[in-house]
Amino acid sequence: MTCDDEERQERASGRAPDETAPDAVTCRALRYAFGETRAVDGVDLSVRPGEVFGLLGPNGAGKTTAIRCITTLLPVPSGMVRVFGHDAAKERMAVRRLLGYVPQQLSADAGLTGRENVALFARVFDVPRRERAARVTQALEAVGLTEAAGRLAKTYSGGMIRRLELAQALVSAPRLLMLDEPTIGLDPIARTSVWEHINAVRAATGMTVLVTTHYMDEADQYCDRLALMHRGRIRALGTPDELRSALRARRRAAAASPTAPTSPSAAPAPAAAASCHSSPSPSSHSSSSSSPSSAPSGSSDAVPTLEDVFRDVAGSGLDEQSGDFRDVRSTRRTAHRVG
Ligand SMILES: Nc1ncnc2c1ncn2[C@@H]1O[C@H](COP(=O)(O)OP(=O)(O)OP(=O)(O)O)[C@@H](O)[C@H]1O
Repeated sequence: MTCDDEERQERASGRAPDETAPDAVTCRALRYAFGETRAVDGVDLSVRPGEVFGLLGPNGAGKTTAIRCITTLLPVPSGMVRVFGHDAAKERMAVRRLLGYVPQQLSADAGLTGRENVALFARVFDVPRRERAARVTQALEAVGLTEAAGRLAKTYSGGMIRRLELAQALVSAPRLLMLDEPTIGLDPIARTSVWEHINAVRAATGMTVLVTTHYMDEADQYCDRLALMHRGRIRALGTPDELRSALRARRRAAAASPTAPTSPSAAPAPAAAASCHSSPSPSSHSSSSSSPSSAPSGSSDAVPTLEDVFRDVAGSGLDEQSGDFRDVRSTRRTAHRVG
């Protein structure tokens, strides 16, 4: 079946998104395996409209595979994925029309100018011909590349290339922007710049952002809610503050009970994850990671970092299982090309 056939079938079936309260993204029991490797192993996830949602995890955790299922680039062999109420397995075209996607691998063409790159995406994403020029200009402006728009992309810095890819994804005015490691390989100033542009567009348009990252500090600073992923599963979910508070409470309980495990990483991951599944409110976190604490790190009174939370919920398998050679090589290749 061609995409056009599928689109016609979707229209004919009269399926409409749930108007009452569709989440931007819903995953239920999502599974995806590459042969014996269970890359995504039963993921439940809801991303609310308008929030910046971070999917965190080490190399090989399953973040990219989950993202690809949501974008419809991979099928949904088991479980359910919905984007604004549309079923990603059955309504691929409807889902794609709502999405902007910046993959981890670079997608800009070095031999084209910035403007040509964005114009190409405008054509690919079927932006109406009469609107194209204006939308390309707007997208370039939104990421601060107006002046550099006439230069070949191969003359751009790593940060400019990432912003160009952001413009490519924004030109179709997506309701959901999906970014896979958008700042990998960038220096701190370029990282901040990419995030500032994402936030500015989000504030202006109300779009939802789903981002994967390894960087805990970025997740803490820029994401409303986070899901910590490890070995294909979501191990904890909440606002950064909620995740920290839950760990602090677990540490206090452990300190108060002589039989409880004393080391956070010795705590059983499923129990820890369950206690992190609270009911967060978007945009409610404040950056308490920088809160002063006189207690020593790891004591029940210290304010935990997100990394502490991750180590707690992932358990002792984090270090030895944080990605095989293939995963690390792919990440390094991206970082090298951007940097
Ligand atoms: N095309 C593929 N063929 C075989 N195995 C794959 C393929 N893509 C991913 N995998 C495996 O699936 C698992 C999850 O990989 P995935 O790329 O989704 O993780 P990730 O969290 O996005 O990692 P990274 O941060 O390195 O991008 C890993 O064990 C990986 O080796």
